[in-house]
Amino acid sequence: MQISLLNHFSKQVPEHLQSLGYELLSEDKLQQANAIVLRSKSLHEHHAGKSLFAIARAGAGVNNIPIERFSEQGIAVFNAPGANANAVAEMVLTGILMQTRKVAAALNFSQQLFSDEREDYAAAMEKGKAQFQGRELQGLRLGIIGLGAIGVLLANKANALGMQVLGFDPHISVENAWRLSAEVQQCESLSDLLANCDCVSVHVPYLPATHHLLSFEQVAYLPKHAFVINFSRAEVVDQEAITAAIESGNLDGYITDFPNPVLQSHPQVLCFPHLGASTVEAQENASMQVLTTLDNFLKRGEVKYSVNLPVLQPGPIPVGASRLVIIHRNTVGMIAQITDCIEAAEENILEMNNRSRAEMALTVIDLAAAASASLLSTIQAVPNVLSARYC
Ligand SMILES: NC(=O)c1ccc[n+]([C@@H]2O[C@H](COP(=O)([O-])OP(=O)(O)OC[C@H]3O[C@@H](n4cnc5c(N)ncnc54)[C@H](O)[C@@H]3O)[C@@H](O)[C@H]2O)c1
Ligand SMILES: O=C(O)[C@H](O)COP(=O)(O)O
Repeated sequence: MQISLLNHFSKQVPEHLQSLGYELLSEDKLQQANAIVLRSKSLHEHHAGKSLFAIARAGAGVNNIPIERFSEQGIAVFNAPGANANAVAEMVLTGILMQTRKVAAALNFSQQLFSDEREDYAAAMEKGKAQFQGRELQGLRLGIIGLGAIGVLLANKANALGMQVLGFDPHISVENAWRLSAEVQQCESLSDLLANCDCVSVHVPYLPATHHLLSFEQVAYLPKHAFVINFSRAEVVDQEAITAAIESGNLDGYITDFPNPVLQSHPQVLCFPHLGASTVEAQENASMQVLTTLDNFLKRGEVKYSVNLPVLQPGPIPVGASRLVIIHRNTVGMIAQITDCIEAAEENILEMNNRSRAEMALTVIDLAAAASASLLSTIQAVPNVLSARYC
């Protein structure tokens, strides 16, 4: 099997793939790949080759992947949920401290004092430091929108630092609700959270429903001294609403992991170059998690951590058997049509597993006989079969 690696990965990633028996393809041979492993590179302009079975995102956000279009081609899409959450939570706390203690401006001031080669720098420093008087985290009210992998970690860390934490997530999972500190105050609505915090951090995925979640209307609920932190995605926050509120004195600042020329040049905006997940630990977690997920899918048809297919964990392939992995639409009569093909080929089914998720379904069948190219092409031709392969 051939895999294309996009984006920067540590050298352990290609080594690990090769140790699992995969051949690595250079980016110019992307069309021949059976799987793509990537970080943030956009695949929106990419047209998948016929041999592409899977896309594995070594990270959380999958808005760089056209999931619907690839689903129509029967391509499995995976991510690494939670694998980089700690790195992001720590970076958000860094941003909050930078804002409350005016770190960036203070460092600039200090650098300026010495680059001017002033002899009275000590006196100038003591006089000038008054402008950088900050606020402490203790008692500061942090609102968190989205209590998923990152939001929960951030809430618990902020609570441990003495911050007052408020959370809003109408779809919080039971698992995350269990992990969340009991000290975190639950808000019934977004406006309730915004009106009652000194800073707000967004941790939702970018979806049509979260486009400009922080809009002009929502930003207006924030107190004038508040600041907004966005390590989610640029489009979750309406940049114009933010800059207008800052310029009219209705917001104190914006910290973002998604800079652009306007934000970068704004004196009350702190820009990070999409650094949230860029730690050694997060990259190792995310890449190793997603490589295991991908290997299990390619070699055994197992599906876990997919964003478009149902969870399905068939056992090992029986000795001497062959395994078919069929991705199809979740519609009436599919199993019958597939088993009719198998019956016509006079093959015996040892085991069959079928699961569905919304419009997609996955059927994994163990056959007593070895792989047959003619049976495979008959199944591929069944209407509503999106892809079929042997493991
Ligand atoms: N800056 C970075 O480097 C970096 C790194 C990792 C993730 N991210 C971004 O952060 C996002 C969240 O990551 P995660 O790992 O916490 O994901 P997650 O799926 O674990 O959590 C997302 C949470 O958002 C909640 N949510 C969805 N819509 C909501 C809404 N309208 N209001 C309130 N809550 C809502 C969900 O219920 C879920 O609990 C990712 O999708 C990605 O875009 C950025
Ligand atoms: O969604 C994510 O996981 C982050 O945005 C990290 O992206 P990166 O792997 O390109 O740093």
